[in-house]
Amino acid sequence: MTSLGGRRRTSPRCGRQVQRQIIQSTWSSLRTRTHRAVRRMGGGAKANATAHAQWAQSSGAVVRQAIVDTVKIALSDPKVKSVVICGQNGNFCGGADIKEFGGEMTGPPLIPMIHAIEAANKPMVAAIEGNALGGGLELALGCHYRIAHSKARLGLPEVTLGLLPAAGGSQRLPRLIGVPDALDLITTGRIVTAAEALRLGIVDQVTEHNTVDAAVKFALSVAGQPLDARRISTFPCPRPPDSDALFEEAMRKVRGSARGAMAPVACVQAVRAAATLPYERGMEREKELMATLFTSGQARALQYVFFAQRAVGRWSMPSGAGWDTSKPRPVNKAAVIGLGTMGRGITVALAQTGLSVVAIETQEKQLMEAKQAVTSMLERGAKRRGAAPALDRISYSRNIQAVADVDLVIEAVFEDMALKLEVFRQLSAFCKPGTLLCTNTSALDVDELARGTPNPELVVGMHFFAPAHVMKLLEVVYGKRSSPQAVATAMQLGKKMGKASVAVGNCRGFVGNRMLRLYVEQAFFLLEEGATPELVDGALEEFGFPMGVFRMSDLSGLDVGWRTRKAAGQAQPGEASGQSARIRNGSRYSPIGDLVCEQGRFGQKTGRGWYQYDKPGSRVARSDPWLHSFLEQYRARHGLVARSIDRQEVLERCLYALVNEGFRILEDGIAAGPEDIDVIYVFGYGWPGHRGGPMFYASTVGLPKVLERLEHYHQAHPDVPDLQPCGLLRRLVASGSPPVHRWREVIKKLHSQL
Ligand SMILES: C[C@H](O)[C@H](C)C(=O)SCCNC(=O)CCNC(=O)[C@H](O)C(C)(C)COP(=O)([O-])OP(=O)([O-])OC[C@H]1O[C@@H](n2cnc3c(N)ncnc32)[C@H](O)[C@@H]1OP(=O)([O-])[O-]
Repeated sequence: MTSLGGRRRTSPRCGRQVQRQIIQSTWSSLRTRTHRAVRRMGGGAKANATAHAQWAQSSGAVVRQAIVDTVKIALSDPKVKSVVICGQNGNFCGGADIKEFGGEMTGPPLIPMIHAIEAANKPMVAAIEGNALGGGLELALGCHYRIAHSKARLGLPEVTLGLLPAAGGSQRLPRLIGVPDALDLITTGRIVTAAEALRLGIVDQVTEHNTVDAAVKFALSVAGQPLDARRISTFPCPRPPDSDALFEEAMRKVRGSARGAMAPVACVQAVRAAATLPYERGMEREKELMATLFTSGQARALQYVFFAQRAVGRWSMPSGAGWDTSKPRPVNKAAVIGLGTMGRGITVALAQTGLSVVAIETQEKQLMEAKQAVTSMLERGAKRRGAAPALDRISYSRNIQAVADVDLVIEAVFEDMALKLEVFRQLSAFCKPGTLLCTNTSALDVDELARGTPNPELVVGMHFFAPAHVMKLLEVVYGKRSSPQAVATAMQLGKKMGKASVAVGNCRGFVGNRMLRLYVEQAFFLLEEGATPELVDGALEEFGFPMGVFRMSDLSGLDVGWRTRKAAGQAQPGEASGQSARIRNGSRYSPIGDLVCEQGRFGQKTGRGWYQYDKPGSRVARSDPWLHSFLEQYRARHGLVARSIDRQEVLERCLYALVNEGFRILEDGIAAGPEDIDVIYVFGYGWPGHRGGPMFYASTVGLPKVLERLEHYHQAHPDVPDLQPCGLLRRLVASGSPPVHRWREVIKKLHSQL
């Protein structure tokens, strides 16, 4: 944030001057320009040019220094009557430089800088365009007035980085908009539109026109007016009736959804300080709470996830092609084939980007039902966003020839290779040349599908997660013949849909499901050895997963996995006993899940699964004595003796087996770096963000520890080859366990040597 000095304007009518300070996006990437342009350009400009160059490559600290200096200049210059603080390149400020958090913080601290602005004896007006987030909004809250452009986005997303608004935001926002709304914005990190910010009272005016001009006009109109009533820190904080109950409820809610994350809890405590303490003491409390978070592993993990999300956008393929060398094809019209649950969600996600969509379903009844479902999903989404539903963007058809003029097709028919091959054959016949053929398969071979078409280079996987219009993750799966342009197009479309899109290579289960198989397999083995679903799920939910393996399986339906195991020839009918019943392809296999399914226990949908439910479809899981005695009988039949298993072993077996497969995926070049795997697990598989993702977690536990534990468990279970530590893990440990952000280059070097 930066500004610092700036351009003066003289109002033609009254000759009064306004100092405009230019800010640009975040403290870090700010270039500041100070223009002492008082209509006389000459020397000023040259001086500015030099000053600008010097600051351009400097970090946030220098920018903060420039703000402090320029505010001092503006306030000491009698000709300046008001000051406008504005951003540049259409952005106000994205807050503190997260990159600075890892190092020594230098330069003037934020809080006194904002205090000086708030204490100013001349109106300080924030002209907000684009993003005003975190420290950027806190700076604006230090100003006496805030003018926003209608497209501006405002918020305090610090909680998503494992932090809290620590430049007075947690103390000023409740004073300005009241406790309930401040609690909502600060504990969720929710970004609001300018319209909502005006309704909440965060901004004073919203303009459709040039925000700086509007702000300068406004700043002139309030020049000389008293400002005491505009210094937010002096406002009493409105105490809602029965605020203790309100804060108890808020704390209960965030503890319920935080899954062990510290920051949301600290955010409630900080806002409570605003409601119960004088401002200065509230600021001390804010500082104390921030100190506990700032150095916590959780903050580091969430900030890693922030940058990992950006890193996966810089995708690459083993061929060396990548985001910076492959130009995406324009996609103006898309089609979705197969309007089951996934197809409907994908249609909604596409329509919400503004694209025209053709939704195709050959069965009349399914087509009508899908149309209704899609319409209500769009209406609900539009209502939440306060926008008009994009109903007119979708056309429905039973005829696959309706794809003739689309740029891209996403196939979402039933998971059956023969059916998908037939659909791809027809698409190749009816689509115009160059149309991308994308499959939403979650398990089938993308290369085999591509081989069924005349243009395999146009085939990629776009693996969505249910519900497809909600879940943020998209695995873009490239096959051996997929062109970099096809991948670039799918990645760009994913970004347009607001997805965390990750480019991965084709293999069984791609990245997410391939790793998940090991995680679930260990959970089944733990049941054989004496654990219960309650113990396994309890440990994983305490770790931070929204649901453990068995509750998740009951939700998604045990029959889904059973069908896959049957298709893979693993699940064999009947209650065979003895060793052979528990060996497949020379490795240990647990038929427990198959046997439970043979009882018709498919989870929530049948009211019985690993847990029991009041009735089919209900969601509240209760322990099921039948299941426990079934496990005892199973162990007895197979000569297994239950032993006591603790939560630590559950975590190590399930998570390290998953991590180990992650290393194999990196070794195979299916994923380019640990960030790819971590973004997949955080945005698609419920891995707690405050644990950074499986690979980041392994680096925090320490690779030597992960290796040692895997060796321990492999020794204990030699019939589980998947527990054998991966070669890449051994290499990383042997090379001194470099930090996770350096693994990508180590892996690149490794592959270049191969
Ligand atoms: C005291 C105070 O209380 C506390 C403690 C704080 O203030 S904590 C900080 C609170 N602020 C935030 O949480 C906002 C974080 N940023 C965003 O949400 C988004 O960036 C954006 C602003 C909505 C723009 O989105 P975009 O899609 O247009 O571009 P991008 O790809 O995301 O970003 C473009 C490039 O800018 C980098 N970048 C963006 N914001 C950054 C930040 N705050 N710090 C460092 N780098 C940042 C990003 O890594 C990327 O780099 P690269 O990958 O190109 O090398």
